[in-house]
Amino acid sequence: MTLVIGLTGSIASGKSTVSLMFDDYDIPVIDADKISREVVIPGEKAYHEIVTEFGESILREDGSIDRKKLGSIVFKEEEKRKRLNNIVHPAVRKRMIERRDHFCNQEVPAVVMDIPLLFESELTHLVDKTLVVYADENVQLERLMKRDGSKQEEAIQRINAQLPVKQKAEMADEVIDNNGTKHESYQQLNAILRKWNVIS
Ligand SMILES: CC(C)(COP(=O)(O)OP(=O)(O)OC[C@H]1O[C@@H](n2cnc3c(N)ncnc32)[C@H](O)[C@@H]1O)[C@@H](O)C(=O)NCCC(=O)NCCS
Ligand SMILES: Nc1ncnc2c1ncn2[C@@H]1O[C@H](COP(=O)(O)OP(=O)(O)OP(=O)(O)O)[C@@H](O)[C@H]1O
Repeated sequence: MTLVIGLTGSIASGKSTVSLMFDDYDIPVIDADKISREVVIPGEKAYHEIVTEFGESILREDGSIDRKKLGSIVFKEEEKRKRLNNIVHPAVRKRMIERRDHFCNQEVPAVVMDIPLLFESELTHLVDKTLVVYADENVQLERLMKRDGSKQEEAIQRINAQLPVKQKAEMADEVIDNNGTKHESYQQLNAILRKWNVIS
């Protein structure tokens, strides 16, 4: 039986950092952010729907979606974000389920579904266990601004577009406290995988 792990957190709490660690255990990771890029390339159904909804001003010269521009619209206004979610999420969900089932059919010991909005979109039924990567809000904000070179106001808008990570941690089966070093987070992951009998 394959254990399906739902990995989540809040923006810049450290999901991608932790998801890379699964590589050491040969545990495959299905990344919702990556898939959300695949489903909006020119020619895809969601691409056309986004252009119809938000207009051609969100396109780059080569016709692809300018993610920075679209992000600056949807993170400012909840209503617009909901409209984008309604276009993108069904396509992302479908591909994620297909990939999960592919790995389950191969009977790998575990597979990770890395889904930033696992709780907000009520997707916990897709996984067996939930794992939240937690960082205090000030740490999250600092790392987000440093990583994206964004201003404080913009970074706060993005953080506020999701449930507070503290709340997510309370709902999780297990939590990795990522306020410390990456090595400390790695050790916590190792202990959790042992507890879940994914590794011995
Ligand atoms: C708004 C978009 C164009 C911004 O693109 P950009 O390349 O700047 O960011 P990226 O996609 O890498 O997302 C970075 C992080 O932002 C957060 N985030 C992204 N979309 C959302 C959303 N709709 N609501 C809340 N948080 C979000 C997530 O924590 C994600 O990890 C893009 O995020 C998007 O298309 N979002 C809608 C699809 C979505 O919900 N994706 C997230 C999981 S499926
Ligand atoms: N324990 C840590 N110590 C120092 N820096 C860290 C640590 N964990 C993550 N970071 C850094 O913080 C930033 C955010 O981490 P990461 O990209 O993994 O977050 P995320 O949750 O995947 O974000 P997003 O929701 O945007 O995909 C990155 O620049 C990363 O290198």
